[in-house]
Amino acid sequence: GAGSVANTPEAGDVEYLAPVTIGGQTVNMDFDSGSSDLWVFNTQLSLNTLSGHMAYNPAQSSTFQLLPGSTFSISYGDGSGAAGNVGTDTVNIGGATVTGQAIELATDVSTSFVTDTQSTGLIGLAFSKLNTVKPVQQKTFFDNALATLPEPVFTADLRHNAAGTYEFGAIDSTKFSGPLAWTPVNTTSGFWQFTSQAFAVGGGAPSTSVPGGQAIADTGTTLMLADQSVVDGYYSQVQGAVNNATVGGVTFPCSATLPDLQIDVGGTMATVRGDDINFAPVDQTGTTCFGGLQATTVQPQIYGDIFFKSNFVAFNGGNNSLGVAPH
Ligand SMILES: CCOC(=O)c1ccc(CN)cc1
Repeated sequence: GAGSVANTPEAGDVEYLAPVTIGGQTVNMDFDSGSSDLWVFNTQLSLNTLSGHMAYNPAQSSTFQLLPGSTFSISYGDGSGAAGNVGTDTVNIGGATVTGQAIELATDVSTSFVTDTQSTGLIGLAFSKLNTVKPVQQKTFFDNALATLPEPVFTADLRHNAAGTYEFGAIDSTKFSGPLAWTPVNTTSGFWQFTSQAFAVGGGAPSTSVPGGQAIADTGTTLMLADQSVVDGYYSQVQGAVNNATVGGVTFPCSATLPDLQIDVGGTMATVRGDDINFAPVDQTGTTCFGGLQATTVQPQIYGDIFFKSNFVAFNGGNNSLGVAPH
């Protein structure tokens, strides 16, 4: 059946956590449409590493089974990572249930995960070809659930500093306005990748030549990482915007009024609200603010939580497409 859970932004909308029940144990996890491993903090980790975290205890689950000899090792774009061994268990997300789901048990996690005590790990929702388990690659929760879901979809409804929803198996049309604009997804990269070749600023004339012209929908990335041409075009319209090498990106006066960004998603222009591009002050004085739109020099572009705060997104694993609408 379908399943729906509330998600909650961590402080500063850095990431969005939602409850996942594994073998009867409910833990909060980071739903990540930009990766394909489900890994958890668990009782194999040291007490120091576990301090402050919830943890999955396989010994307490009557349905846990070890996958002997299986291991995982994953590293993310921000340099963080995790590694360990693997078993299977029953996973239930708001009622959507998979038996025999690969549960990757971290025995090593990088610092940013240790300090992020509200998160018990990640649930990857990209394509299973990116899963890192060896010797036998494993499937994502969504892949395993597809055949039993009423509709082959999951949806992301992420909000600024407010609860939202992750839903499996249904599209709740009360969560967005107007029709969903659907675009085909190129699954070759293993990401939810689509064409994004144009942008406009504050309703101005669109540019139509973004180099590479590809982007992925990634709920596990905090910001929106776009081609330099988009970043330059956007911040040229923001008084006092500078590339601030010290803090590692574009900053502007917190008093600045930020224009909306219109961005191409498979031929339809989606809007990212200017307010959401004012991400956070860089220090306690609250004078200088850090942009939610930043540059990436690698392809594809990464449309993270900044994009999702203005746009409801439906991920269709039946026909490999993305549906986008303002919310
Ligand atoms: C704040 C701690 O979170 C992470 O380090 C983190 C979360 C998600 C991903 C996957 N994009 C990578 C690192």
